[in-house]
Amino acid sequence: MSMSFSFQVEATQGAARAGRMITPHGEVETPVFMPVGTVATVKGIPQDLLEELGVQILLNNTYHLYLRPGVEQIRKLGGTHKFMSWDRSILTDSGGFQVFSLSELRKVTEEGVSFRSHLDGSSHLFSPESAMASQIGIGADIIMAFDECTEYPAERTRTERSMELTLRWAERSKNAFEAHKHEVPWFAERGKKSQALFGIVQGGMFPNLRKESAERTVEIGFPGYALGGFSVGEPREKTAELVANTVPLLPENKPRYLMGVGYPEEIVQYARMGIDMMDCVLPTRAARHGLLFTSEGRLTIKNQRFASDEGPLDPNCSCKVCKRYSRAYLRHLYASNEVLAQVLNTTHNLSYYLDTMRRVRQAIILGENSVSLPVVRSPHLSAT
Ligand SMILES: Nc1cc(N)c2c(=O)[nH][nH]c(=O)c2c1
Repeated sequence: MSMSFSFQVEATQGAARAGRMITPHGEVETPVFMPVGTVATVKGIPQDLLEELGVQILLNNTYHLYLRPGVEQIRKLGGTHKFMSWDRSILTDSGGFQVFSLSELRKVTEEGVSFRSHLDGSSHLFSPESAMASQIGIGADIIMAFDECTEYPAERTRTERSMELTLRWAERSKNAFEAHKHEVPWFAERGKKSQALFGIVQGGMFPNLRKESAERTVEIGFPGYALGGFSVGEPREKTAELVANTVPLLPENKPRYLMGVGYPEEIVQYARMGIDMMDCVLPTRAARHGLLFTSEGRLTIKNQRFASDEGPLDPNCSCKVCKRYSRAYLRHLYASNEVLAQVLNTTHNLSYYLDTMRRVRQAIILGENSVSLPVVRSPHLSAT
């Protein structure tokens, strides 16, 4: 089987790295921000516009696709790349995290997590084995081990039990993946390449548990490592401290993926700490609620002060929204609850995140500090 997945560090700047992943569906320059395409769509943005924005990899949620249209349906249609007509890279999470955030009546046992669908109340069980079968059938390029995202706050004993469960599930995930990885729908047409399975580090808010989880997950051995259990309500300072202490415990030659992060200034901060991949619903979800990220800070477009503002959303942004439409028009669309408001706001926010990450990569490669980047500040200081 030819090389399915590779990662190369191309330049470093302190702890920060510029790198390149190669997946069965193409190359991904890192650090990279991955837009969330929950049900095989980045809400409101068609695939050709995502390509135009420079999206190299996007995320699909296994929980949602498992419930609708179903894994078998996607498999029969050739996998999620063919299904959503996206020929670049895709990453799926394992589904466990969404069970906790979306479904009722869930129960965790050694076997896995039983739950009722938020759509029709039907009963289901997710396990490491079923999560691998689902992600193989869906056919993303990078898939995630089945883990338990420890809730916040959690006592040390509870956190340790949860960490141990995630480690046992990581072993089971890897065994199931190795046994079935050739069943991915595009195996033959992509040169018998298979997916990459990433492990997930847990350990809650306890530095020594984070260290133990990182070391034992690396011992199991994966082509990439995610840091889970963050963006669960913990203070952002705590996140930063734990990420900074955990990253050095992960292999330098493998990608590090921080799940569910973050604000523009945070993706800069974590890329500088040596994180290579991040995903977050924030840019797309905030856009739909009229919260826009600009080089001058955050902006709530429905604010009355924009009603007669003929200027661009962001004078320093080169996206097609900022080049063509005024703040007054964008405010009017949002106030009128027009679909176009969702599309234009999302286009800009995604463009801002992707451009920010491109600038970070450029700064790492060129060694320049002249690249203007969002500064790390309290997320509650906004320019609205
Ligand atoms: N913020 C987070 C987002 C996520 N999709 C996940 C996940 O999929 N698994 N485990 C996690 O800990 C986790 C945290």
